[in-house]
Amino acid sequence: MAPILEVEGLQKRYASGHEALSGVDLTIEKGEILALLGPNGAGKTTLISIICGLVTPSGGQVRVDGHDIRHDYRKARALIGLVPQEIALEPFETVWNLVRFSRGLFGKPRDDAHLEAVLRSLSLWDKRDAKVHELSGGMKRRVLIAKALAHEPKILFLDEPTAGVDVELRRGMWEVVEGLRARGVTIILTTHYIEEAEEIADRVAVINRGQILLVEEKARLMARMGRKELRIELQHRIDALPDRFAAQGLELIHDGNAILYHYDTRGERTGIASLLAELAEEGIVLRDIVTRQSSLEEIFVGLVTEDAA
Ligand SMILES: Nc1ncnc2c1ncn2[C@@H]1O[C@H](COP(=O)(O)OP(=O)(O)OP(=O)(O)O)[C@@H](O)[C@H]1O
Repeated sequence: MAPILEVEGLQKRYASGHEALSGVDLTIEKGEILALLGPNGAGKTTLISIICGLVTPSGGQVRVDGHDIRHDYRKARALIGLVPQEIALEPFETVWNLVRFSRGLFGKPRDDAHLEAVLRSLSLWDKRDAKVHELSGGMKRRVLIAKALAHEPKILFLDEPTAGVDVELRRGMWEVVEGLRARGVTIILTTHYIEEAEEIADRVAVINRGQILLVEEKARLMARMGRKELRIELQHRIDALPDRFAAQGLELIHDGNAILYHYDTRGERTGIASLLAELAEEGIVLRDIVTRQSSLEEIFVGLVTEDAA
């Protein structure tokens, strides 16, 4: 499939001399959901702002569906919808007028049927004549998305879509994102909530100090980087672990009623079979065995900490 977005060697040095991006490469396929994860100041907003033509890059290239964002700005920009983090909407304007103006800004001919479909998909159709100040916070966020979709973009950037939103609204927002993907919109979202990436992204890009540390399919990333934890529950409690296990990093937990073993899913052997055999040799009888995969959050923290070292 042809990429919808190609970022090559992108650099940004602000007038202050601060290098916010130092050679970012990123390719995004049509119809995928990519989560851009990074700590504060990593360069996420700078990257999005350059792609959307709000900040001028110091070097490198960006193409949107083949259109260079500098030489072919209008065509490139028309393919992008941006949902900013801050809610900045005219309080006394109606929802309908806002989406209509937004479409007009991109020089698109009037298409009330499209706007109706957008508002319906965001459960805002009943609110089309309401003024912004009459809406709840969650509805205002959905109006921001409706505005960004008014001109039929192929890529939608969501900058922290659920920051400060309660859990229920966050779920609602994820459903909206799923619905958009089903209609073929490519979505790039920045988030501080790892569970958001874990829940809805197809791929995850981790950015730190202006560089992409990794871009990978979420499922593969979790399988490749994820350490697993094995909790071995014992039939009878023990006072201490036999010495032979000291080197294997086993931990006695739950007041001697369970043993914790960490293994790396990247390793060729997990060592579980031999561990269980050795425990049997020591006369330690097992009651149950429970495994747990490390979360994306643990993987992310591990990556960023490694990068800082
Ligand atoms: N206009 C500017 N002038 C100088 N430095 C800037 C400017 N905008 C951003 N920076 C710096 O560039 C770096 C990257 O900022 P950016 O806003 O892209 O990060 P971010 O990953 O979006 O962070 P956050 O999650 O906090 O929004 C930061 O160190 C920031 O202070």
